[in-house]
This record gives sequence, structure tokens and C-alpha cells, in this order.
Amino acid sequence: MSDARTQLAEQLAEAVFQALNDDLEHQENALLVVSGGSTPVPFFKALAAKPLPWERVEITLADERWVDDQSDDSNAKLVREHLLQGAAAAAHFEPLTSEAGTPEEGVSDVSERALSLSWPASVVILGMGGDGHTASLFPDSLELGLALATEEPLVAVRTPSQPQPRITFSADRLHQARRHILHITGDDKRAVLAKALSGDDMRQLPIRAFLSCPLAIYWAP
Ligand SMILES: O=C1O[C@H](COP(=O)(O)O)[C@@H](O)[C@H](O)[C@H]1O
Repeated sequence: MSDARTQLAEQLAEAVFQALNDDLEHQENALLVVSGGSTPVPFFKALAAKPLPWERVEITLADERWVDDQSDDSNAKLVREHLLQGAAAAAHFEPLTSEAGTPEEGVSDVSERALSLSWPASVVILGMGGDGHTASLFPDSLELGLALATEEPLVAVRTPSQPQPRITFSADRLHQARRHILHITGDDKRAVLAKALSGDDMRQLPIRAFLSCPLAIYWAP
């Protein structure tokens, strides 16, 4: 891990710590929506070390692969192993999977649980892939149009470029937050973001659905 990425993770953890603390001054619980993938691991570790009243913090994911929660592909496993550690284990974590065999069968149960969280979220932290996807809003998702337009909280998605079916919060639900942050690293993602900023077709680069939020960008080489 480069020094710049470690520093970025620390700065992001401090900003999220401040945001949750600020909101917890005037509400009982505060919701943090995090992304999976490889980028957030140092941020998760840095945030877990912060002195928050963790039992009042709710955490969920922007999206999930429909896999067993012990699978290395599970974003929930990533959160459990790197964020819900030490004092942060007291946070209420709401995963996005269920016992159902497919996301289409499970989406209504997961939605019911997700709707019981403290919306609007204090912070939604988005990641971005090299194809401009964010959460599981992929350019080639068969349900991309639905996920961009629906007022339902969650959508089951099938994506030809991805090995597993997934579930994702809809763009509408991810918009329901006090603060939006994009956490990305590397020159390739900087170039994708620059391309996204120079156009407006969300189906080509779904991250564009969040470029008018406003969106705080945390980037390091
Ligand atoms: O598939 C996913 O990828 C993106 C980006 O992941 P990264 O490994 O390039 O950081 C992530 O934001 C999303 O939550 C995840 O499901």
C-alpha cells in the first residue's frame, strides 16, 4: 500500500468519523453506507479505530454479490473482517443477502430490512470500477435502466460481464444521504472519472448518476 493511499484512507476515515459524530449529536442512530471491492480495506481499518459510539452506528453496503457470506467474493465478509473489529464490532451491520437462492427471490426481504435503517444516510461512500460502474450499477447490467429510475430501494441485477448475480441499492436510494463520497485510487480511475465528468450518459458510465450530488472525491495515485 502506497503512503498516499494510506494517507487518503486516514483522511477519509477522519471525515466519516466527524460526519457520524455530528449527526449523532441530534439523532439516536446514524447510517453509513459503504462499498465493497479492494479499495476500501485501509479505510475500513482506519475507521474501525475511531472512538465512535459504535452501538448507535448502522452500517450497510451499497451493493453485494449474491454469494455465501463466507465467500471471498462477499462484500459483507470484507466489512466483517476489516471494519467490524474491536469497538466497531458493536455497530449494527445490515447485510444485503438472505437465505433465498437468488437475488430476485430475496430482494423483498432484504428491502424490508434495509428500509428499517436510519435513512437518510449520514454518508454514502461509493467506489467505482474501470468501466464506470458504481455500487452494482454496471453499464451492461440488464436492469441498469430500472436501477437508475426506480424508487424501490434495492434491485436484483444480472450482468453479463460479472460472474455472480448481484443486488444493489437503486440510484434513488443511494441519493438519500446527507453526504456523498467517491473513494478511488490510481491513474486509470482518475481517467475514467475525467471521462465521466465530460459527458452525461449514465448508461455509458453509471457513476454519472452521482456527479451532481454534490460528491466529495477522495483520490490518490
Ligand atoms: O464490484 C465492485 O466493485 C466496485 C469497485 O471495486 P474496486 O475493487 O475497484 O475498489 C465497488 O465499489 C463495488 O461495491 C463492488 O461490489
